[in-house]
Formats: sequence, C-alpha cells, structure tokens
Amino acid sequence: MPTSEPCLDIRGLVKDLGPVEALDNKMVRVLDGVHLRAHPGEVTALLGPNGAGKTTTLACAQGLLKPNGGTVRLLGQDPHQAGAGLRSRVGVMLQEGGLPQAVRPVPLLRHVAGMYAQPRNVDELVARLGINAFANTPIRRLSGGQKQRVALAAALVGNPEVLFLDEPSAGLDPQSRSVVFELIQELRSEGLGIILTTHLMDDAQRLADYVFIIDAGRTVLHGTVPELTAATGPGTGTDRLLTFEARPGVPFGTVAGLEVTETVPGRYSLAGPLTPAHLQALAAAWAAHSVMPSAIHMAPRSLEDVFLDISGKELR
Ligand SMILES: Nc1ncnc2c1ncn2[C@@H]1O[C@H](COP(=O)(O)OP(=O)(O)OP(=O)(O)O)[C@@H](O)[C@H]1O
Repeated sequence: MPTSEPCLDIRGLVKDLGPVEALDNKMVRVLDGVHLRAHPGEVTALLGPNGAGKTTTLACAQGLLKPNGGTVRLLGQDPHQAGAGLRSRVGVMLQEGGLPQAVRPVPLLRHVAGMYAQPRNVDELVARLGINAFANTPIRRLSGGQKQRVALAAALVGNPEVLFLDEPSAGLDPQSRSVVFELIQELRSEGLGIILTTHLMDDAQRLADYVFIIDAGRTVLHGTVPELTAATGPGTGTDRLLTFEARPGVPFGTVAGLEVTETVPGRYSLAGPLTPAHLQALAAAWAAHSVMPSAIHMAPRSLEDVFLDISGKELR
C-alpha cells in the first residue's frame, strides 16, 4: 500500500435506511461494516452484486447521507459536516438523471466551470471527450453514452482532487470507452484519487490499482487485482481456476493437495497453481465417483471467480 495519506478513509461504516413498508415500517441496516481506503494517484474500485451497498457507501463518502456508525474521512474531513470548501475539491459523476435535461452540454460545462476558482479548460475537455460532435443538442436528446461523457466532463471541470465515478463505462461504445479509460489513467497519473463503482469485472481488472469487494453491506475482500486473483496469496501469476459441472453433492475432497469446492449446487471449482498432475488426479476422482463432468473450463482466476468462490454469487 502507498505511504501517502488516504484521500478517502471509511472505517466500520453502518447505515440504516427506511422505514420499509414490508418490514412494518422498520429501518433496515443496509451497511454494516464497510471499510474502504483510497489514495491519491490511484484508482480504487468498489465492486459488489446488486444491492450490496455500493451506492449507499458512496453517498456516505460524499456526505449526502449521515452514517449511523463508523467514520468517514474525505480529504481528512467529515464530509457530512464539511462545507463548500470540501465540495469544491471533489468531483462526482452523476448518473444520467442528475444532469439538467434542457441545457446544451457546452453552456452547462461553462456554467459549472464558472462556479470554481481554478476550473479546467472547458474547450480542451470538450475536445478530449468528443463532446463537440453534439455540443448543440439538449441533454435530454443525447444517447446514454453521450450523456455519460457530459457527466464525466461536468465532474472534472472543477479540477477536483478526488473523483467519484459510478459505473463510468455504462452505455459507452468501445471507442468512447477507450477514450474514457485513457482519460482516467491520465487523471490518475496527475495524482487524482479516483473511486469508481462498477459491475464490469473487465473494467476493474483494467483500471483498478486496488479493489474493495462488498457484499450484503460489508467489505468482504480487498487487495490489488493480482493479490485477489492469486488463490495462494500475493502473486505468482500462475494460478488457474478450473471449473466443471456435475451432479450436485459429490464429495470430491482434495485432489493432488487441492480442494475441490462446490461453489453452487452442481458447480465445482479447483483453484491454485494447477499442473497436469492435478488434471490426472481430477480425472481419477471423476472416475471414482462415476462422474462425467460437463462445462469444463480452465483459465487464470478473474475477480468474478474470486467473488463467486467466496459468496457463491455472481457479481452482477
Ligand atoms: N431508501 C431506502 N430504504 C430502504 N432500503 C433501501 C433504500 N435505499 C436502498 N435500500 C436498500 O439498501 C441496499 C443497498 O442499496 P445500494 O443502492 O447501496 O446497493 P448497490 O450496491 O449500489 O446496488 P446496485 O448495484 O443495484 O446499484 C439494497 O438492498 C437496497 O434495496
């Protein structure tokens, strides 16, 4: 981990939301132990399945919601107590609905730039994100991907030190996605602390320096991508994940020293520095249990696999 002070430091975050009608109008605890630390000059990804608590975590991080427990420090301050001084140092990329619909992109960006002491150059940002092509179209008429680019520009125009991106590549075509990825990498090298949420493992694997995985309101795993995807600890890079399907409930146990785990009924996995000897032992285990497996797949472990291993759930 880097030695710089974290730009975002969340410890033991607890948040209750509600009241929920289906639960006799009781409050529901949606966060119960989220830890997250992000540093300047790094991309920190927050991953988790639907409903894990990513949006709620970001809302607490940005000071939009008051935590019921734990601590949040954004650039060293409590974001819920801090005023405009802190807000001007933080960029937030709003989801589509957050942009004013009747305005055209360039006047909007100039207006936002006018609210900051040292804004970025609007023309440069517009050219960089290809916004020129639809500069005179009202936002409500833009495609999802075009709106995404305007939202990113609006988050950046104030020249923030910390940038929050919620699903930054949602709706982008491959070309716009590369433009946005390049920009994110450049901003990172300029020293911005970037915190992003995504469902796309590929995005996280390509962009993130450090990953926090949350599930059911708590941080369940964190590390660099190589750390998380190495089954036997920080990275040899040779680890593989082998998965196969067979009838549920077969007690395969260990083969050549590696445990076969039934991650969901009928789906088995074996992870580690696999060699042909493991494959031989596995074939013997299949024969011993009269199993003819299907959907055999072997590849380097991905973040998706890691999450499936620990929770039995898909990330999406
Ligand atoms: N106002 C609310 N009242 C009650 N429950 C809520 C409220 N807002 C969110 N929740 C619940 O809190 C949990 C966390 O929601 P959150 O939006 O933070 O998850 P998420 O990880 O961002 O999900 P997604 O990936 O689907 O956007 C979910 O179970 C959601 O249903």
